[in-house]
Amino acid sequence: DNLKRASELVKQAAQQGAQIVALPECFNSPYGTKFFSEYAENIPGQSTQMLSEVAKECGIFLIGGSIPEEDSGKLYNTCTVYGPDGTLLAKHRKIHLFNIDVPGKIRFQESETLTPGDSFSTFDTPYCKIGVGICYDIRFAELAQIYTKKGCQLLIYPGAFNMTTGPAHWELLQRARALDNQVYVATVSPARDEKASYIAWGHSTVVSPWGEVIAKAGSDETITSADIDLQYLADIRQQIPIHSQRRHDLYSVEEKPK
Ligand SMILES: NC(=O)CCC(=O)C(=O)O
Repeated sequence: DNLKRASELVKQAAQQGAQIVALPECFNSPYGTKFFSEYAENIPGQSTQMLSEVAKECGIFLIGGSIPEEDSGKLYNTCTVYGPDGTLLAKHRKIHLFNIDVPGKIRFQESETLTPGDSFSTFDTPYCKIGVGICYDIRFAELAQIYTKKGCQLLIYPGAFNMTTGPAHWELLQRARALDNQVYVATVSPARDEKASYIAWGHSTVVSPWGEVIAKAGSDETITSADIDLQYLADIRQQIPIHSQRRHDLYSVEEKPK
């Protein structure tokens, strides 16, 4: 049912003119450690096959949210990205697992069942280079900095914040990553389901390099879109030239060879 729904919405977004489309975190599964093994798939598998086919049919870049992935007896929270010809361009396994404990509010330990990924995920499009993270990955400023250093101008985070951290941090983190790096940031959340064991905050958002929210969904299922204006990004970088003003003699954020 989810696959059918997701594929129909991707097609609608493409019909509305979208050239880059993204789905939410865990779009084929309820979000919860007790569900991941039941819903996990190999890649390629049923869900990712659908993503590849719909990307090709619509001739779009498709960031396939994420799915619980099974590989060699381990489970990952994985985002696959497909190009307009349906080929796999990137596979991002969530690097930072969502392990938090806010007393009386929320305790969640992804590491009870998931293994973290250990690689960066970027891909090229005719428009710009794009970096991918999954949800909790957005809290780590270093990842966004490394993607920006690699030349990404748009960062996309499928994510499912919750009713505690969502109102407090969801938009703030996106604006912070966008402003710090002078990039566009887009997040894609599942709609809110009050009956779910984990209630997602919703509010998929797009933030400009100036730090403004330029598109924001509510908590219900919808398609949200925005134009990514690379001239605007270049203008901001020229006007406030933090990229050339960094004190590389005093500090650095670097990718480590694996
Ligand atoms: N799915 C997630 O990683 C949730 C992250 C989250 O809610 C947070 O506060 O961080």
